[in-house]
Amino acid sequence: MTFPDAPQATAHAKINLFLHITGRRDDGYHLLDSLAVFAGAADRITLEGPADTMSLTIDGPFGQGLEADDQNLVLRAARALQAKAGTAFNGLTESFRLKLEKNLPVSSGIGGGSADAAGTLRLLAREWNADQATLFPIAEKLGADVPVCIAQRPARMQGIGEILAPAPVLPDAGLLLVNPGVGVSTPEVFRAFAAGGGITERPQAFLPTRWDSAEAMVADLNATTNDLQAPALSQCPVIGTVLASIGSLPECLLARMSGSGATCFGIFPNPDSAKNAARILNEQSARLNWWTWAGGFHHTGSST
Ligand SMILES: C[C@](O)(CO)[C@H](O)COP(=O)(O)OP(=O)(O)OC[C@H]1O[C@@H](n2ccc(N)nc2=O)[C@H](O)[C@@H]1O
Ligand SMILES: Nc1ncnc2c1ncn2[C@@H]1O[C@H](COP(=O)(O)OP(=O)(O)OP(=O)(O)O)[C@@H](O)[C@H]1O
Repeated sequence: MTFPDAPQATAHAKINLFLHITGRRDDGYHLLDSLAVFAGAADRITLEGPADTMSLTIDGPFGQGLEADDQNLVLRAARALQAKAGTAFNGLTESFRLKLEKNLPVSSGIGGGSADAAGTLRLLAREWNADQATLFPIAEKLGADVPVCIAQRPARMQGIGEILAPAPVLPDAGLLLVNPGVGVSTPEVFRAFAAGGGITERPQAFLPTRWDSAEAMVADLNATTNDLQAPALSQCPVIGTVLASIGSLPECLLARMSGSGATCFGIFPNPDSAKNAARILNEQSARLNWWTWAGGFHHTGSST
């Protein structure tokens, strides 16, 4: 039972519309150039309490595959901010019962865990009157995708994910997400990328200040790739089936994998055409039990 006025945060799925690997640091992390956008599909985090200690319970359609243990990114984020808050803010750092409604597939290339960590940081920063700027150093330590998930707005990600620059203003395009129900290990995909020949030298992708239509956006995206798509596909061949299924749907303008996979996305002229495509795909793949979501972007404008 969640109290109606309990503080809540929605943690939206992060989609990489393109993902170029541009280098590799001595610590093994890869340097990226990527356009990160957010979908309406989201997890939800709720604070209840105060309580004696931080605790976590998980429900929702993808909750059963996830442990509510010390490694969970929700608890790791809460404890990291509490440790900082204990010294930096006014010392007011009461603990809470954290509740996670897990609606996003796990290890699926859409930054679900990263979004949950960022949502937890936003919630507790509000409770403890911490400035959002103090969240970024903590976010970077929690994971490469966590910084971009703090604002959950379109951003051009560089560095290992901590350098955020303004993205083009997005059109009112339709987005279809499809996950085949297979978890993919992000480190494994990066290793397969390095083993498969690694970095392709190329000029930096051109991005305008705005796209006025889905067609104009896809015309620019066609000059980009997701460099992790081929390595992920070699480890998880069903990704190829998902991409072909999306690409064959009416009005699909682009089919591509997000992040390190296995979730793939389709771009459509508008949200209604994406929802129509989802209905057709759900009928076609009913026996495969794929997860799908269709709608529009969560935000079309940057915050950076
Ligand atoms: C693929 C992306 O999702 C694109 O947004 C991110 O780069 C991955 O972000 P993430 O899942 O938060 O990644 P982390 O949990 O920080 O790192 C998992 C592992 O992925 C590899 N990794 C991750 C990010 C990065 N820029 N280079 C890497 O090589 C490293 O082996 C790392 O140990
Ligand atoms: N609250 C959480 N939700 C999802 N995964 C979590 C969570 N806490 C810890 N994890 C772990 O984090 C890893 C996945 O993190 P996340 O969901 O951010 O990556 P992803 O879905 O592979 O996205 P990407 O490939 O874009 O980084 C899994 O190994 C999972 O066990």
